[in-house]
Amino acid sequence: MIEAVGLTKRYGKTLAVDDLSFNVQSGRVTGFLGPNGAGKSTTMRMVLGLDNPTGGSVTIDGRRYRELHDPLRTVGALLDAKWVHPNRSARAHLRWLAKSNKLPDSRVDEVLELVGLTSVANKRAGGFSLGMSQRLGIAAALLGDPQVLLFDEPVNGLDPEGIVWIRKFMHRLADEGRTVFVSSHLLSEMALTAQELIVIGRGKLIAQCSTEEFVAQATESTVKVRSPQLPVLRNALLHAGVRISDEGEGLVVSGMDSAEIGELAAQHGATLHELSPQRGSLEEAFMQLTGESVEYHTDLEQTAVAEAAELISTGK
Ligand SMILES: Nc1ncnc2c1ncn2[C@@H]1O[C@H](COP(=O)(O)OP(=O)(O)OP(=O)(O)O)[C@@H](O)[C@H]1O
Repeated sequence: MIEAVGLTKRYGKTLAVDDLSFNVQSGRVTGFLGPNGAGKSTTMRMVLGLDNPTGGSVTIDGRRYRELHDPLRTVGALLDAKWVHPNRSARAHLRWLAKSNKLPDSRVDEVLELVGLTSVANKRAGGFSLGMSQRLGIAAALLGDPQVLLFDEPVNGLDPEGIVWIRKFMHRLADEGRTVFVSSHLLSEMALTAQELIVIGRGKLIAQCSTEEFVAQATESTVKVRSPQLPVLRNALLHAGVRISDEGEGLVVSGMDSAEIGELAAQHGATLHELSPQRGSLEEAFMQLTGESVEYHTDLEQTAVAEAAELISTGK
């Protein structure tokens, strides 16, 4: 388990991480979500002892990183996939890492197999595609067979096949009972990958809950209704004090669930042609909660969010 208590990091005038408290449980993929510049990488660096907190603390299984006897056997991390000597082969890179951390050489071939790089193990890592480099980075993180794994933006720049591979691999690691903490600003990806979310904006905690709860809490659920006796139904709903808006040939109702609307329609003799609950998307929830904490808004970001929402709603 990873636990942060009042974690704070200041760089000069910038408060990159601001009194952040959260915990990351084992056996689940926990997404660390926030807009660019929210403080995700800084937080991960502090978990790994690469940066010192200005205040508060973060521990892995109750110990600060520097107090761990055998760090690589406790926690593995992928922060920068291109952190490899370009002229070294994948196998040589992992051997060097294993040797310098007193890990058995036999583990190198095991992790190469796990990430599917056995056939290119003797090729120069400098010639690897981004997807292959990510796999090599994950192999390095797994060398010590740690229970806790951190991945900083692992799918950035990957093609769809690479993205799906990483997503499945994370699920597998969590199913093995490991703690998997993965940062991303890609909302649609987190909706598909993470079971739990820790959402931050401008260094502050915005939410920690399951992905489902996050969407349910942050977005208002509505019900779409269509009826040949729409005026009757509209009056009955208005009388009941709920909010309604017109949409196409029907109404969108907030503040009443579908069962109650069905009962009300029956009481007033209105036939229903549609009664469908509308679920909010992670994008809507994210924009609603982090809207004010995004450092810079651009039209391009808005377009990206709309595209991501489309991806989720079509389930692609
Ligand atoms: N070494 C540093 N010196 C000064 N400021 C820094 C440093 N590292 C990060 N920052 C600032 O701290 C804030 C948080 O940055 P961080 O990289 O942790 O965010 P992030 O959520 O990982 O963003 P991204 O998704 O863009 O990587 C930003 O305003 C950033 O400019």
